[in-house]
Amino acid sequence: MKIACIQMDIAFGEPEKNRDKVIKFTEEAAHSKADVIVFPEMWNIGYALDQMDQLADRNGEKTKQLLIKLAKNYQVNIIGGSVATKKGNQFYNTMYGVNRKGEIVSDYDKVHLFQLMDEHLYLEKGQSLNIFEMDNICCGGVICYDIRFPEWIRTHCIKGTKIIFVVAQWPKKRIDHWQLLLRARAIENQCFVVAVNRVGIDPNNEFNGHSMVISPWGKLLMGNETKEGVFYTNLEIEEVDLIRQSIPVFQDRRKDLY
Ligand SMILES: O=C(O)CCC(=O)C(=O)O
Repeated sequence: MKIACIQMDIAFGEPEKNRDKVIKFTEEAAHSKADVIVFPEMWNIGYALDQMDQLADRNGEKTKQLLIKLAKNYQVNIIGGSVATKKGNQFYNTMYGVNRKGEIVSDYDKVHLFQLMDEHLYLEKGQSLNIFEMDNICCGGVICYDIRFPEWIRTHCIKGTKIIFVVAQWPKKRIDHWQLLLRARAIENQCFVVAVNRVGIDPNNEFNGHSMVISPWGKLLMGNETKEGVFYTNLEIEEVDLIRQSIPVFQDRRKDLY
C-alpha cells in the first residue's frame, strides 16, 4: 500500500487558498500512484479559531464534496486531515476519510481538545471512535493531541485496527514528544502509524513537519522531512499479523486486572 503524506503549509484563515493546495497535492500524489493520500489537521483555516463563525465549513459540506470528487476522479483513498466544521451552532475539528469509490468511510470529531491552543474555548468534543475499512484493511484515525492518550489508540487496536492515521498541527517546540509518542503507539499496539504534520508558522506557533510512518516493529519508515512536500512510503500490511503472532501482547493483556 503506497502512502502519500502531504506535509503542507496552511494559510491562516484562508480556506480557498488551502483548498487549491489540497487539489494540487492530490493530483501530484495520484499521478505517483498513491493508494492513500493523507493531509494534516485543520487544513481549511489553520487555528484561526476566532474566525470560525465566518470560515468553518457548515456540516463539512464543502470538504466532503471536494474529497469525494478527488477520490472518485483519481480512484484513490483520502484521509482528509481535519477541518474546522460548524454543525448547528457548535464547532468541531473534524476528520473525513473517503475511499476510492468516493464513499465517506470516516467522519470523526476530535475527542481530546488541546487547551494550550484554546480548543476547549471554541470547540465541542467528539464522542466516538473512528474505525473504518480502506482497501479491506481495518484502519483508525485520530487527531493530534489524541496520541497523548494511549488508551484511546489501544481501544481502536483491540477492535482490530492495523493502521492508525494521525493528522496534526504539532508545534516544533514539542516535536521530540511527537516522535516518541508516535513510536510508542506503534510498538505497543503492533500497528502501522501514519502521522502527518504541517509546516510553516501561524500567529502562535512554528511547525516543522517530521511527518512519520512507523512500522508495527517500531521502525521509522519515514520521518525526517521538514519542508513542504509529498512524501511516500510503502506499507507491507502482513507485518501486523506476523508481529502480533511473534509477541502476543493482545492475548497476554490482563483483562482480569485492568
Ligand atoms: O500535545 C501536543 O503537544 C500538541 C497537540 C496539538 O498541537 C493539537 O492537538 O493540536
